[in-house]
Amino acid sequence: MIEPMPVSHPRTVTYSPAYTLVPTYECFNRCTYCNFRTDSGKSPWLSLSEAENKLKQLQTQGVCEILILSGEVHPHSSRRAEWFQRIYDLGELALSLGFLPHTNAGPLSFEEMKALKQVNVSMGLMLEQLTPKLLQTVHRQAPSKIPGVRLQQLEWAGELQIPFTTGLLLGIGETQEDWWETLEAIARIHYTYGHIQEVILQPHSPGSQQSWDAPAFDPDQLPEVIAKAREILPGDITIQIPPNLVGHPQGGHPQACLEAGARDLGGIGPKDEVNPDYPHPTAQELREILEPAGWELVPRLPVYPQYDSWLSPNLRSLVEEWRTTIRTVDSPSPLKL
Ligand SMILES: O=c1nc2n(C[C@H](O)[C@H](O)[C@H](O)CO)c3cc(O)ccc3cc-2c(=O)[nH]1
Ligand SMILES: C[C@H]1O[C@@H](n2cnc3c(N)ncnc32)[C@H](O)[C@@H]1O
Ligand code: MET
Ligand code: SF4
Repeated sequence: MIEPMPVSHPRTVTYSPAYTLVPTYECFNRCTYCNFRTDSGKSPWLSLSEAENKLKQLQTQGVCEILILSGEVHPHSSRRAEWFQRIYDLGELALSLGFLPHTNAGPLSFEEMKALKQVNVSMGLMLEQLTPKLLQTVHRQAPSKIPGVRLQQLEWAGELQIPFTTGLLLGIGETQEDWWETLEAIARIHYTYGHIQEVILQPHSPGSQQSWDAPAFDPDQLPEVIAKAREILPGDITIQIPPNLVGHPQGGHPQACLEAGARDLGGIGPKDEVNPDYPHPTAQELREILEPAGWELVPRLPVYPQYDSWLSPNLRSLVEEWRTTIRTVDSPSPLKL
């Protein structure tokens, strides 16, 4: 039997050194798998001064991406404008302190999206799954998860030339056929607009807050989903998997996902706000697992280089500055995330 050898020219896998700001945990949806949301009025909104204090601490810690991840205020609520303004202001603040914002705040109006493009280098929204039958189950009380609403977001992001992250949530009651249909829809939209930079394959991972009592998506199934996704998706879309949710590193799960075609590990920071019961490994811990298997872990920005020309001049110059320094953020000393 031949032992696997560390190869002299390792293949590369990327991650984004990130920190997550949560404008509010309050959400008018009730996805039954959610471990993030609180009821309206139960989560004080993040103030700009609190955010500024936190961001200033992060300036010396190798963080590049600020992920602005939010619970949602209903589009027809009288508080919607104030909610949106806070999200905009947080992006503007993060930029002014030298970070690169990426916002995922659920479905937005065309005008809201257009405004956020000015203060984000990329944006995101998971399709989850397109099958309407989930509206009778996990999404019964989640109007934001109506498949047509989310597809529309992808189209608008394309029209607005916003570099975009989307993905599938796996194991919420869908069939295998449903996976391929959702992936085909992403591929179709990308063939029209060319704006999808990455697709996250996110395994449902039960946490202590969710109301739905269901098992985790079986990590042994993930490599076959990745391999098929690699066939369906255009080659310029990167497949992202969350290293804290794919099963035990000792079981070889992350490596199996990479062998199947995943090439990115997403935002890595001190806390996964969506799955707080599953801490992120540090970049250094990941390196120790991946290097012996022949994979080099390399930091990246939240916008892929092919989209730099879509950014407004002020964002573009900040991004270009980061491109010259990002390779040095986590070496020679480990990231202090
Ligand atoms: O740490 C996380 N980052 C999440 N991210 C951030 C992601 O890992 C990357 O940092 C960004 O996509 C930038 O490339 C998301 C971004 C999206 O646009 C949509 C969904 C997610 C989901 C997560 C998540 O569950 N946990
Ligand atoms: C921000 C994204 O996080 C994902 N998300 C929400 N809850 C869970 C969970 N229990 N396990 C895994 N992913 C989850 C959804 O796909 C959402 O769009
Ligand atoms: C924890 S989910 C955060 C983003 C948004 N509420 C969505 O579900 O799309
Ligand atoms: S997953 Fe997002 S939309 Fe659904 S309840 Fe949680 S915060 Fe709200």
